[in-house]
Amino acid sequence: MKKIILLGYMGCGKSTIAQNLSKITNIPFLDLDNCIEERAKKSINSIFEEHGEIYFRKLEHEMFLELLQSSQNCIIGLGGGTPCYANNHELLQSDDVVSVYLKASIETLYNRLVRNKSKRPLIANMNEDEMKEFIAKHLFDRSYYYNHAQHKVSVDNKTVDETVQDILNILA
Ligand SMILES: Nc1ncnc2c1ncn2[C@@H]1O[C@H](COP(=O)(O)OP(=O)(O)O)[C@@H](O)[C@H]1O
Ligand SMILES: O=C(O)C1=C[C@@H](OP(=O)(O)O)[C@@H](O)[C@H](O)C1
Ligand SMILES: [Mg+2]
Repeated sequence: MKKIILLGYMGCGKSTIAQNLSKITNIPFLDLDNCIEERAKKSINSIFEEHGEIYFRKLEHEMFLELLQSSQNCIIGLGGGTPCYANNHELLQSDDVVSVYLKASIETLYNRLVRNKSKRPLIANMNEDEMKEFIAKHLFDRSYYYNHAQHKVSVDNKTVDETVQDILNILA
């Protein structure tokens, strides 16, 4: 069976959807950020604060490769930036994975992230206006990488269950 990879911008629901998809399919779920935190024995915030983003991207790339190389069947929820560094986007197209881009509008992302930014160092210190502008520009820059996914699911105005069902349809 192929590994299932969920990708997309911060707040699109990778971690939430991967967890729910795992419950329904009984395929184990691994969140790349959680794996990095366990390995580093530090939170994502502390890694950024103490070592900087470049160091985080190195850990992220190494951990992504490690998860892909393991023989375990799994659903992997990436971090929002994972496909955008170290040529990780090329790995989204390999034959032994099914990669799914959870595509959300700027508005959906903003509405979710505005309530939920403290654990996301890239936006934690922004005010609401700064955040909206940042998301719009950043999403535009990152879309090139996200579009390397094999499949795309729109998540706007969908419940968790509806998005999970869309992914099950892709896997069927
Ligand atoms: N329909 C939905 N699908 C996914 N997440 C949703 C939905 N509605 C609200 N949320 C909330 O949006 C946030 C998504 O965060 P998360 O799953 O951590 O995303 P990511 O891992 O992509 O950054 C969570 O707080 C989740 O509860
Ligand atoms: O978009 C990004 O560059 C990041 C997204 C985060 O993951 P989520 O997308 O799960 O929030 C986490 O990996 C880190 O804060 C950097
Ligand atoms: Mg996440």
